[in-house]
This record gives sequence, C-alpha cells and structure tokens, in this order.
Amino acid sequence: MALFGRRKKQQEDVVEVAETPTLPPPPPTDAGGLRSMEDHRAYLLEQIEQLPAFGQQILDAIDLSICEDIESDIDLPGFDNSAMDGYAVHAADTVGAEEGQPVVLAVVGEVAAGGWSEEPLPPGTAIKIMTGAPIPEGADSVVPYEVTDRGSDDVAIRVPARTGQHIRRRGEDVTEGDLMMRTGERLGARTIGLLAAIGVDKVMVRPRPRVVVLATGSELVEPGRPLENPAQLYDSNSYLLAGAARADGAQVFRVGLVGDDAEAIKQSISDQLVRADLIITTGGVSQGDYDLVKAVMPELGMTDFCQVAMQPGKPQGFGLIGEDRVPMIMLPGNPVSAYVSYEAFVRPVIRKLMGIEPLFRPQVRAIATHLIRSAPGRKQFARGVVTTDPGGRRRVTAVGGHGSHLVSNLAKANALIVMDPDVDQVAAGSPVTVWLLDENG
Ligand SMILES: Nc1nc2c(c(=O)[nH]1)N[C@H]1C(S)=C(S)[C@@H](COP(=O)(O)OP(=O)(O)OC[C@H]3O[C@@H](n4cnc5c(N)ncnc54)[C@H](O)[C@@H]3O)O[C@H]1N2
Ligand code: MOO
Repeated sequence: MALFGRRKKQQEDVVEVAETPTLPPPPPTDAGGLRSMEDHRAYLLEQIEQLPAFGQQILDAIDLSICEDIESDIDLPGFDNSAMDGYAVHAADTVGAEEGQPVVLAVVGEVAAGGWSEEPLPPGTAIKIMTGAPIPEGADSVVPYEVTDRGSDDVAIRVPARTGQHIRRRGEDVTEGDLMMRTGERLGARTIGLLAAIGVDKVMVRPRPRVVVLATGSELVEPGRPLENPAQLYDSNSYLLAGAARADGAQVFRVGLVGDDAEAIKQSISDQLVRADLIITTGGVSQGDYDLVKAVMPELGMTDFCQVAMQPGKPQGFGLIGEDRVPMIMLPGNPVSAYVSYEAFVRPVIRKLMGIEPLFRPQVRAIATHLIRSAPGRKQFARGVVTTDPGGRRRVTAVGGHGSHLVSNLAKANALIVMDPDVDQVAAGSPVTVWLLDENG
C-alpha cells in the first residue's frame, strides 16, 4: 500500500447544519475562575421570561400580581342609603322635637335593604327604613329608632333631625372611573374584597409558577423511613426548598429522591418537563465521581455549570431544558449551600416569573453585636439573627459556624449576613449588610 498515495478528491456535499442553540455567553470570571454572585444572578434573570397572564377568579388570584389597571365601573355606594334602622324624614318636619314634646309624623310605609320606594316622600310624613335601604326621593335625613316610639301608623320623634344625618351618599367611597388597583400590585384579602364590591370577579394575573423540586443523592432517605446504614441521611433539601418556594408563591411539586444514577436522573427530569415552569435540583454539581447532574444534564438541554465567588454556594448549574427550554437551577447539595443559593438565585427567578417586584430580599445595614470573621476571596453568607433595639436600630448576631452542613443554625436565623469578598472581618459595633429572610421587600 502506497504510503503517500494521492487521495481521490471527493465530491463535497453542502449540508445545511441547523445551528445548535446555546445559552448566551456567560459573564466573566475573576483570576480564580469564579463568577460574581451578582453577575450569575443577572445572567439567570436575563434568561427568564415572565409567565403570560390570564384571567383568574379573584379568590384564586390571592397573592398574585395583577397585570392590568382596574378602574371602577360603578359608584360606591351605588345609591344614597340609610346608615341606621329608623325613619326617613324631611329634617324640617322635626324642628322643635324634644323629650316630652315629640313631633308626630304619619308613617306612609316601609323600605328594607334590597327594596325601594316608588313614591317621593310627602312632606309631613315619615317612612320606616332599614340600614342599607335606598333613601326615598324627598327625604333628607334618617331618625334612628332609639329616639322614637317605633310607631307603625305614626311615629313620635323626640330629637330633631339634622339635614343629611345617617345618610350614606352615592359615590362617597368610590366614584365611577376611580383607579382601584395598578398593574404589578398583589392581591390580598382586602383588595379582593374591594374588587368584589365593584363587581369584578376575574383579574388578569400571572399564575403561580409550577416549581418542581428534586433532590439527588444515593445516600438520601425519605424522612419518616428508617436509616438503614451508617452512611445514610435524611433528605432535608427538597423540603427546605419546596417550603421556601411555596412561601414565595409557587405551586410546588416535590418529587421523590433520585439516586446517583445517570439514567434515573435523566428520566426523572424528562418526566417533569411537561408540568414545570422551573425545576430545582440539589446535589451532584461539584467535582465528585458521582456528581452526575452536572454530567448528564447537558444531554437534555443547554446548560451552564460554573463556580460562583460565594460561600456557601460555590458550585452552580443552570439550564434551559428540553424542547420547551424549561429553566432549571441545579443547586449544590450541602443544605446551607442549597438554601443560600435559593435566596440568591431561585427566589428572584420565581419572582420574575410571577412579575413581582422587587426581585430581591430587603438588603439593609445592621450593627454587628460581636466580631464576625469572614474568609476573603468569596462573598460570605453567614447566618444571623437580627433584632431591633428600642431606638429602632437593627443589630445582628451571627449564629453558629460557617459549615454548610449546619442546619440547626440555619433554622434559628432570620437573616443572612453578607460580607464582600475583600472583607476579612466585621468589628463589633460596625455596620454590616444583611438580607432579611422573613421580609418580602
Ligand atoms: N473536590 C472538591 N470537592 C468539593 C468542592 C470542590 O470545589 N472541589 N466543592 C464543595 C462544595 S463548596 C459544595 S457546596 C459541595 C457541593 O457538592 P454537590 O452539589 O455535588 O453535592 P453532593 O456531593 O451531592 O452533596 C454534598 C453534601 O450535601 C449532602 N446532601 C446532598 N443532598 C442532600 C439533601 N437532599 N438533604 C440533605 N443533605 C444533602 C450530601 O450528603 C453531602 O454531604 O461539594 C463540595 N466538594
Ligand atoms: O460552596 Mo459550598 O456551598 O461552600 O459549601
């Protein structure tokens, strides 16, 4: 065989190759290959679209953010009506009434809530009227039962009426055309009551995102079951994250555990795509031999695995998965890492899907009650308890150590103490940034 034989020139077919979709270029990294927390968060948010709005029953829309301005089509009250049970009268007819010398007026009828009087009220007469009933034409005040003899054919009135007394005027609460709610406001019990009062039964809202939560790891056991060997532990992450997402307004599907098995992970994620607006997983995104989420997810969609300059929460994964490009956030397995990552990345994404502002927790300054040490190089998130002193100043005490497995300290905390990568300690009495975990902002 000739070593240097001339190759026969082959006909080159021009094949149209569909461009493989990719995620946008990732943000830059620092000298150590780490991405800043802010850059990573912005990168995820730019790839998330708000869920489309649709008309929903007002009661089902509680806590959701409306996507329309709502004006009232009616006045409230819709008609002049009585604020008291008593008699509608012409105030002028009661002049001079007093205890022992009442004014007596003929009673020409009765009007209850839901009824109305066809006839104007003749001068010199009274008509029984119940709370909420329309004021008959001509009447200009209501005399409560308590200052009368409650008569049926005629009534003795012991106190003169002031013009307009006990009449609730049409439109004094809401006037037709008044703006009741603005785009972006969230519905609560009181606003639902207001909408019902102006006759609105449905509103345009963004739905609750359907968030699938799935924990990976062969060492994990479902709480309530026995631990069968010394290397097992209970899955706490999926409960922690499902609870957090539910508290943030998502409709959560907590899927059972998936072991460290490539096919099982792919199958479980594929099964969930149909019902998910967002998938959250924990575990399997670091460097370990069994960190399979990172290994298999690129087969199902466009993914981005990176390291973020934060502690905890360094290894992070993101993807747009399947044909519908369902957003997926792959969090590290250590419980505190998973939670801090949730606060930093997942919660803002859920709020963006829902169209709720602000996206982030309130970030405020608090005075450190003691020396707080930090490891420079990555943004540090320590768990803290914030209290407010009698002078209204916030103070913060770190709880527990830095280990990202320390769940009992996490449960005690109501804040994350956030220290920038260049900070190595915060002195007692100095201000430090905190995220308030029990406030929505
Ligand atoms: N050689 C390296 N090792 C590790 C690095 C690294 O950079 N190089 N990073 C460390 C950091 S930081 C983190 S965070 C973890 C993240 O690891 P994974 O996301 O791969 O998570 P796993 O290895 O699956 O689990 C870590 C840890 O968390 C426990 N875990 C996992 N899931 C749950 C759950 N649902 N409930 C409760 N606890 C859970 C698991 O048992 C492990 O102890 O990697 C470091 N390693
Ligand atoms: O980043 Mo890991 O999340 O430090 O424990």
